[in-house]
Amino acid sequence: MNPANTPIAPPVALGADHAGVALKAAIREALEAAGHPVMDLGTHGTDSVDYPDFGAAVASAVAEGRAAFGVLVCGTGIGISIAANRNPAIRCALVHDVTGARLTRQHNDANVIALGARMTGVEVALDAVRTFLTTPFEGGRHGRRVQKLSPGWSASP
Ligand SMILES: O=C[C@H](O)[C@H](O)[C@H](O)COP(=O)(O)O
Repeated sequence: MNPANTPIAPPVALGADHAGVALKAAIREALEAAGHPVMDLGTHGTDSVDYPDFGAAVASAVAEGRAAFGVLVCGTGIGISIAANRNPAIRCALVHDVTGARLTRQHNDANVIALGARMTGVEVALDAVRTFLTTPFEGGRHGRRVQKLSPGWSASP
């Protein structure tokens, strides 16, 4: 039941390959326990899969406004962050700690983070996700720089 005047918070879109599926499950559990809506776009098992498929799925969900933010996990976080950043609407940051999660919201207005399940421990990853989801963009000089990351911007005069 949702009374007409109660906004539904857009969910966080989650995606991972086989290397990241266990950390994704831990992130999902933590977010759901905190009452945060989650959209889990897979993978859902440990069979070997291709990280670009899941990076692209989460990127599309965020770019199309079906999700407020995205969280991606693969072995290193590298491949799946590259995949997400192929979508022009996405600013996906590879994050290894809470400081990176905070600064990429404050300075880069990142809308997706990528974590490496083979690189970052579960507790650090969970803290990083919480920080990412609760830290606002600072704007100001950072707004000018983020604007230069948009698809229409060109460095040429
Ligand atoms: O950047 C890529 C990711 O770290 C992948 O999770 C990794 O390449 C998967 O490796 P494997 O197929 O050997 O599990």
